[in-house]
Amino acid sequence: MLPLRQLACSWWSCLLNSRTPCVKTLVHGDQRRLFNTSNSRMTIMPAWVIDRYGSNDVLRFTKNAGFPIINYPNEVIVQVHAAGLNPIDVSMRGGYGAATMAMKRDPLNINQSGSEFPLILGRDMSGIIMECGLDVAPAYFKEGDEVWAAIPPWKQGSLAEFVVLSANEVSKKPKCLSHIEAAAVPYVAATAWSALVNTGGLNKDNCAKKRILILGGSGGVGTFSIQMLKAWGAHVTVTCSQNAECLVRGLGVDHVVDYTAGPVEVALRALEKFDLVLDNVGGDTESWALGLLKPWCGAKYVTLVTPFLRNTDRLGIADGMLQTGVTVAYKALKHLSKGVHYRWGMFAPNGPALDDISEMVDAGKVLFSLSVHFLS
Ligand SMILES: NC(=O)C1=CN([C@@H]2O[C@H](COP(=O)(O)OP(=O)(O)OC[C@H]3O[C@@H](n4cnc5c(N)ncnc54)[C@H](OP(=O)(O)O)[C@@H]3O)[C@@H](O)[C@H]2O)C=CC1
Repeated sequence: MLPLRQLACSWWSCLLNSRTPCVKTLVHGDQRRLFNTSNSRMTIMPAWVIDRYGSNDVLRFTKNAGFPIINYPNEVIVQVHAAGLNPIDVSMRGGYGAATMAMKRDPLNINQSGSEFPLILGRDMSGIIMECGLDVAPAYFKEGDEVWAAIPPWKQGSLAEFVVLSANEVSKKPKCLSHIEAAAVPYVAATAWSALVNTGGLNKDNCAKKRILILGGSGGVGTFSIQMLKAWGAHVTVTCSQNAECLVRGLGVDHVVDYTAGPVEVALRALEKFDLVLDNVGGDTESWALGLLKPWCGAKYVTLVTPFLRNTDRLGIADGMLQTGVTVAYKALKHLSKGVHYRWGMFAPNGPALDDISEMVDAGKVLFSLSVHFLS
């Protein structure tokens, strides 16, 4: 059971024929009749937006958010049926990552600061494709397909009636999940995939008998990672609080260490060494976790808790990236000299990875439970 700590919410039905559009040239045949092509009418939709960074009181519901537009022929517009929230949404509401996201949205810095507002949060989405750009082959996606996606944090999010995404960020939703269930998964799944597969070099063919340690195994990323690794045949050890032991054991974990019971590093040092450590906790873990790896065997420490976005927020893009580069290079070299690899893991949008995950879900290899909160 996967207690993905996200909020899933259902959305209102759409009234497409009240929208307008410069999308006329990019929509396929019949789709054109769904859109009002008169430029004299505003293109609006309901959404939760923020107009400045701050606490919860900056959230504002509006029926007049800008309707998303297909700007590139490989994009699709999706009608959101359910959206999920992650800890990063709460951080972004307070301005976390604003400098880097601004650069991703506007690399040439043409717009003034603050041009990201009104900003729509929400990284997880499950919904139905309403419109495809001209380069989106019907073999991949067509109108009416049920899809899920993790929305990159530099794009407008899913707390809205519609969202525009690149087709390679979108994937067909698992058939066995409802939209609400599906909206709890993509961001943590894509993050786990990025950390374990892209950064950690693991895959379904090389995991058998590998010893993996997950620090912070009971959260969203941790519980998804456990199930992926167990499906691929790895031996998985996790740290979590005693309360969560039952949960992670139910997901198939081989060994559990309760971090509330005493110095966790002492208990972990008594175990056989690991091929990979995934760190979802951060803090002082770096000072001891790399010592748990098998030296000179290509073993890797991958941490998801990095100072990258905080550096750019604090120092600006140029100095922040320089500081980040120096920090990661120094740590990588320092640990390489001891025979282990030090890496930073980052969320990356990845439709093809979600395709594989969708298959695992439909095959019953990944299970879910979630609490659902409806927003009126
Ligand atoms: N770099 C990137 O792109 C991304 C980074 N992240 C980061 O990854 C981390 C995990 O994210 P996510 O799974 O969504 O977060 P969650 O809040 O869902 O889970 C965090 C878990 O950590 C556990 N925990 C807290 N302290 C400790 C500790 N000292 N030792 C062991 N476990 C501990 C808690 O478990 P318990 O209840 O058992 O105490 C909790 O379940 C976060 O730090 C997040 O910021 C996430 C996404 C993308």
